Amino acid sequence: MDNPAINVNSEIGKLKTVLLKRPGAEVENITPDTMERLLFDDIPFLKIAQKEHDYFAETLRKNGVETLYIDDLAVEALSEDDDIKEKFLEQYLDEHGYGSGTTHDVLHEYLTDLETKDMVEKLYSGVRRNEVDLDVKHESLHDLAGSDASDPFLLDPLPNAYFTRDPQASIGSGITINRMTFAARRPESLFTEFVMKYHPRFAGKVDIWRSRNHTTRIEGGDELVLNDHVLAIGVSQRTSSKSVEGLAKELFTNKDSHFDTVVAIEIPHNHAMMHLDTVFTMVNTDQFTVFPGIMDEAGKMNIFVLTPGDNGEVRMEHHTDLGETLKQVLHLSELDLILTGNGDDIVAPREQWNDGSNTLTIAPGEVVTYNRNYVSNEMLRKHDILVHEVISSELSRGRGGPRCMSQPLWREDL
Ligand SMILES: NC(=O)NCCC[C@H](N)C(=O)O
Repeated sequence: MDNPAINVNSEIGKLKTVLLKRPGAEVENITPDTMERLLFDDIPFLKIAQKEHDYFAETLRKNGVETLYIDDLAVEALSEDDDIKEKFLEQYLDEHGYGSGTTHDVLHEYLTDLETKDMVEKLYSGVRRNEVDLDVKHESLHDLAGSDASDPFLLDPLPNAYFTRDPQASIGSGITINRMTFAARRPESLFTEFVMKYHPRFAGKVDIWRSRNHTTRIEGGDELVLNDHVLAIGVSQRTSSKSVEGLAKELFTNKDSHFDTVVAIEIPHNHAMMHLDTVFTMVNTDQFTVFPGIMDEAGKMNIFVLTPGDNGEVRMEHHTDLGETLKQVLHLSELDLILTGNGDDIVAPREQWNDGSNTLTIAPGEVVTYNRNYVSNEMLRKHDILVHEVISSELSRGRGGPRCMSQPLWREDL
């Protein structure tokens, strides 16, 4: 691709541009009844969460990173043309089961009457049943019941949107726009799709390795770019082996891709470690953070190294040792695996729960982490990593850290 808008050939090259979402009213639309479905374990105090997020964004800017906000980009993309806004809204409603009928008409009218900025904000924060006038003639049972008449929301809030890592993933000069696992997050990647397709900064300047029109699931927290040839992808609660294989095939055969190795790493399928980046991140050319709980007692795990085979097929090799596999695919003689919470039986799971392994690397050997994970941070420093700590009481309640909250769009090549 000539003149690409995205350039991410590693996890560690100097970060130049990143995509964020400041937590908004959507976070205040979580209730104890909806918490689990909305993938939260608690309800963050929004005002403090916003302060913390602003501090995070400021830390990045102070270190020379351009911060873009997905909701601003979406407003700009949808404002390019009335037809684009209309197409987006129709698709958004259709994906929520309101393809036609009274509820569709009422929501459509309510949302199109808003300024584009307000409409985008409203879609993130959710639309309550009692906000719109549904007291009109109903045409079908679905109109009457909606998705569930006891649900106060016609359109659910998107409180996970501040974890911009997951709806898409930058890889080389392109991106995967992800079909996400749970309904609570699926609409998030529709914003990405429209930004990539219609925003002048991105339109025609991004390779789409995989669109969101799939039945198999994948999320960006599982997609790590180890170097300009090698990816690590988690096989996890959120990313299926089929998606990994499909993406590997695409990257191995697409002429614009220079990736020829995918390391598929199987991790436990649970909420504490829903993505690979909650248990494993790259912090330097030969240094990684790792949560020991992903390995069995003998230190082994299930790893498959995928490389191009014959006739567009994928060759697969089974490995069980993470360190040895990384050395082999990255051509390293030594490797430094830094254990979350120093590998302690209590500290490691506690700090992993609060994303102690979820470092955002902003340059080789330089990371942003949550201040609450002080044991893991100390370990990083002992291993000569420069650590910028950010405040983290409320943001961490969403079960994601600095890597989860950021989608790099440009990194300097190494
Ligand atoms: N990459 C990440 O690990 N993102 C964290 C996502 C947390 C969010 N509450 C979720 O369950 O999807």
